Amino acid sequence: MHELDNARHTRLEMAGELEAIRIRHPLFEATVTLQGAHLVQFAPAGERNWLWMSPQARFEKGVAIRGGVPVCWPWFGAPDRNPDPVKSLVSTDKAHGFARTAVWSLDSVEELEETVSLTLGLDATGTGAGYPWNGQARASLTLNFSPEGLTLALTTRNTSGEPLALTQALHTYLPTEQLSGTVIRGLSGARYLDTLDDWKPKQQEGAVAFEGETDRIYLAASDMDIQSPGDDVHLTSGGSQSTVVWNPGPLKAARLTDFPDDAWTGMLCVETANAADDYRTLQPGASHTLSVTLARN
Ligand SMILES: O=P(O)(O)OC[C@H]1O[C@@H](O)[C@H](O)[C@@H](O)[C@@H]1O
Repeated sequence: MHELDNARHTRLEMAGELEAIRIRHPLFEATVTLQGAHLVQFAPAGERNWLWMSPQARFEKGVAIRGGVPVCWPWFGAPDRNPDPVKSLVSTDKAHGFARTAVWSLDSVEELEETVSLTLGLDATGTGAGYPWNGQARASLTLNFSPEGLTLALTTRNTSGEPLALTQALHTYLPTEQLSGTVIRGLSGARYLDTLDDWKPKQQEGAVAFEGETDRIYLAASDMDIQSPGDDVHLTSGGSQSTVVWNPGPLKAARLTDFPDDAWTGMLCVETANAADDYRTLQPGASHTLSVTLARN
């Protein structure tokens, strides 16, 4: 029996070239593409999408979708900026791993009165599977939706006989009506690597505000409030001690794929991560779960 046979609110539909799981629950809607296990939309009834999506995002085979929540796995960022045990498994210079353009399987759908949960899986068994990576692991992403918000939980199980080193992120794009009036509260006092200033370690004083291009790896992952005019989102992470805060600013925006030149003033990324010193090593058979929950304050 197929996972969707008994579903009342959940269907498989096409989004451009991609198969997508579309949930139309009376209390909320959500859309997840099988390519990338990529959440592109979540909206409680009567609300707009909680996630920022680029108007130029492409739903094409093999192309990373600009917006939503890309799953960066089994490495985060540029391979040569990763800790040695992670870098040594990677045989490409592409950033953010291969999971965001790989086709995941739909493993389960559970519909309850007020919630819908999906689990998608990706078996990555190294060079044999055609991935530019010499590890062996299984990724499993559970997405839980309710009228109050959503939780994404990404579990990695080391299916090899060797220890496995991993960096990763749930790369959440959020909309804002006005970036200059947006702050992130909860990171005051945290150390961060400023990738735009030669990766120098710095310390956050007060709330994080945006004045242009920002690209930082905070070595902390507290509960956060992302406050912008007319909006206040609460973000809770699990299994994480690092958070990436990113906005491309005007110059990088002009270079970015599938991103309008002026769109940087209307979005920000707060990425729940295991990055830099927060990389994880899994012993054979061991698992680790990275999770993020978004809720309205
Ligand atoms: O263009 P990509 O591969 O989706 O990456 C977007 C951004 O992702 C962020 O996580 C990085 O910190 C940035 O440096 C990067 O530009």
